Amino acid sequence: MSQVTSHSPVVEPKVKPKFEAFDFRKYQPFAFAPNLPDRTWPNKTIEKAPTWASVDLRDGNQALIDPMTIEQKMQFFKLLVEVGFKEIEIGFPSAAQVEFDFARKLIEENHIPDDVTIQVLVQAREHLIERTFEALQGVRRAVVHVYNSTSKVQRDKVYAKDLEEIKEIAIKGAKMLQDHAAKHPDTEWVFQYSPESFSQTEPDYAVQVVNAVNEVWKPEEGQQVIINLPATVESSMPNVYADQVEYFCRHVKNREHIIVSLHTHNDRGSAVAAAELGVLAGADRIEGTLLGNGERTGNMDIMIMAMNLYSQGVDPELDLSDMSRIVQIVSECNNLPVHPRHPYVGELVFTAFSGSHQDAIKKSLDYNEKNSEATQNIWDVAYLPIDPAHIGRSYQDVVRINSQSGKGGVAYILQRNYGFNLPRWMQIDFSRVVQQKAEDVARELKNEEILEAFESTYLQNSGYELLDHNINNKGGEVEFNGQMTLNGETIDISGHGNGPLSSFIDGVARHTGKQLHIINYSEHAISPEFTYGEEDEAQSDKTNAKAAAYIQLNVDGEIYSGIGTHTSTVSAMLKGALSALSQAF
Ligand SMILES: CC(=O)SCCNC(=O)CCNC(=O)[C@H](O)C(C)(C)COP(=O)(O)OP(=O)(O)OC[C@H]1O[C@@H](n2cnc3c(N)ncnc32)[C@H](O)[C@@H]1OP(=O)(O)O
Ligand SMILES: CC(C)C(=O)C(=O)O
Repeated sequence: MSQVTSHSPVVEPKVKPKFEAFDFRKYQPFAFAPNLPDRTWPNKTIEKAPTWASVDLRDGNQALIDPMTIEQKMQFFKLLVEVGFKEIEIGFPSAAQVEFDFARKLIEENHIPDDVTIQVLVQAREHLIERTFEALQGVRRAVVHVYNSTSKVQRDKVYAKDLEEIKEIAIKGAKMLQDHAAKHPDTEWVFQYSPESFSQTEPDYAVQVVNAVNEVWKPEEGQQVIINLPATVESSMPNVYADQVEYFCRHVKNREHIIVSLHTHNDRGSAVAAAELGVLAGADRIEGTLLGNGERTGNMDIMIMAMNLYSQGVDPELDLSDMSRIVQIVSECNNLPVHPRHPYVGELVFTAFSGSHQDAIKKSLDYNEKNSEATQNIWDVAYLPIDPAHIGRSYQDVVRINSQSGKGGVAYILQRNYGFNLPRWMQIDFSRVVQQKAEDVARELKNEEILEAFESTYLQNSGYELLDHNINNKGGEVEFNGQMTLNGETIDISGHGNGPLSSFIDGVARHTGKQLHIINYSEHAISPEFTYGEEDEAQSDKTNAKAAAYIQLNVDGEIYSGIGTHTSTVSAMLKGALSALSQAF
């Protein structure tokens, strides 16, 4: 009889539940953590991608309401190959005809690239193993993955077998694989064993069972062996799982001759974390699915783990650059939607609505653009863990505007989409307009609505037009003479100043008797890539870039801001002044 460390700390809770109906006393603390005070994994980092094995077509498929058809499996298989998987669990051939037929199709129609190995799962039962090898006839190389559950709950309640009897199931399964493989010597066979529910198994017992399996397979004599350690139902914190993995790696015999693989589920929401810590703890290989489909809350999501590596400067050795296509195929084959907040891939994960986030994103991006040499184009942007462009996402997604947004976000939209680079004081002015509009409509504002608000506030100065003008510079003193409409009325103005703008403003002040001062002025060329706006005037030259001029005026103690655009900087400036005046008068 095996000697196994007891793991049943029945704890008597001393306190009554706060809410009688929600009685936590029905649960017990996790009981299968090894005693590993000298654990080494916390001091390690992941510097290399593990070997990835996709189980989409098996664990993912077995959890679907409607399992995939052969056509869907084929489409998914091709995607997995394109993405770069070299090990793909294609199904459970003894479970259903479609599973068997899919294996045959892949093999007979030569769909398996030379550098890709297919894997199949089977229970430790003779007739199922026989059928499995039938399905694999003629394959160049394959992983046959056999499993039986070793957990206490399954031993006691499902199998009603003791430790030795459960170990015996594993040993028999190992022998069956060996015997069947021997009948097909032309295939390169890799054997895989999973003590299913490893994480709910006493750690020393799991080691005993695996050692017994390996005594049959003899990896030290050249048989390729993968030992997979499933957290079939995630039931502890990921650090505890990492301890279990490190304990296993330290105690299993012939560690150097076996590949240690992990297969985590997401019942507590930490499948990726468990796999990552498990790699630190010594694992070589990771099983999971794209987008995390799988039993209950799903399998460990390989997209997330791979992108986590990518975002830390480690080559994930998978090509996830065409993310939207991957997501489309996976969600169509699984017939499952993708949550908009799904890490890396969700519709909203690169989008900031809140003002301070938008402001920080805009400033970081502007900084990087101006300092690309110093930053060596290394991605380091507040609130954006990766560059959305690297996975085919556009910068349009990054900032979206609602009532939680601020001036930085609104400025970002105008800059990225329409070429207006608003100075700070103008951002403040316009953000008030946008905030009011967002509150009025009580929803997100589309970019076109923001542009429309921008135009109607600053760029449509009906009734305020410069009809004719003449500017003379006499030794630094500028004289402005012209005719304009002011609130629909045609007036003549003439003024003096040290430039066209100040002389124009002086002329308006003289005519109207108002106190007029220029507070702020800024201008820039609008990049020709932006086709914003109407043609200014008949003579405007399309080849010339337009200028945008921003003006802030104090009119009798009140502040007004205006914008003008034109191919001539002076005309843009004067139009900007008219825009501010149109709000003042
Ligand atoms: C954690 C995982 O995801 S493991 C993979 C799970 N995936 C699947 O189960 C999908 C494919 N499986 C199937 O379609 C079916 O289970 C089949 C077709 C393979 C077998 O079906 P059935 O023969 O009707 O068996 P069923 O699954 O109902 O019952 C399981 C029997 O196998 C035994 N068994 C289950 N798993 C194993 C195993 N890994 N090794 C040995 N015996 C096992 C059970 O104890 C039970 O025995 P009993 O008949 O003496 O009570
Ligand atoms: C068979 C094993 C690997 C499994 O799917 C699980 O334990 O979740």
